[in-house]
Amino acid sequence: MHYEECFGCGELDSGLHLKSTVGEQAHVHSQFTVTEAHQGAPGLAHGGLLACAFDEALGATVGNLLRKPAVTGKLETDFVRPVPVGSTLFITARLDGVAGRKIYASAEGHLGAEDGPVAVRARALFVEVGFEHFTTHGDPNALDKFRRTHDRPRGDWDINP
Ligand SMILES: CCCCCCCC/C=C\CCCCCCCC(=O)SCCNC(=O)CCNC(=O)[C@H](O)C(C)(C)COP(=O)(O)OP(=O)(O)OC[C@H]1O[C@@H](n2cnc3c(N)ncnc32)[C@H](O)[C@@H]1OP(=O)(O)O
Repeated sequence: MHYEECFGCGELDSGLHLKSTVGEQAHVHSQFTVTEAHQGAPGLAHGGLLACAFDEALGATVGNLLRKPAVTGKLETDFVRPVPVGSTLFITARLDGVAGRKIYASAEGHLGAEDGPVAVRARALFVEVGFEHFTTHGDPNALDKFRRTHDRPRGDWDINP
């Protein structure tokens, strides 16, 4: 988890509660269980929420493997199979390349098991940013709270400059 109030990985009741772990060959594994709160059609996941889960899983891949702050510039998804309420998507993500500030990552979501059928594929471009991205555009009160609860710099992202 990178931020308690993150909709993707944080502790909010309404959030997706995605958990990510770094595995072998620098693959990052995340799981997303679809609940009734995530429906688009009766009994089926909303595509936008699936895209959100992939944004988070890919962001966690960039954050955990590169230890640099970056934001999503572009996110592309292929929905290849419906994802029913009650099912879990097993997402495997990887870094595909870095070119200057641009970071490319991709992932597949397998239905029901790590080796289940692929239901969603996603690719994203993240752009590395400085902490001023958050101080300039974010909410100062939320940033203060974040600073208080994360008082040590991690990697080269010094959150208390
Ligand atoms: C050490 C610490 C870390 C530890 C962490 C541990 C664990 C961490 C775990 C987890 C991490 C987080 C997980 C979060 C997951 C969710 C992430 C989100 O949802 S982020 C919110 C949504 N995204 C935005 O709000 C961005 C809004 N956009 C912007 O702010 C700007 O547009 C930005 C920063 C993306 C780019 O703006 P510019 O002015 O800085 O840079 P320019 O020059 O425009 O772009 C740089 C390069 O990128 C290309 N680029 C930018 N956007 C592009 C696009 N949409 N398509 C193609 N290329 C694009 C450009 O063409 C340029 O390429 P050329 O260098 O010229 O080759």
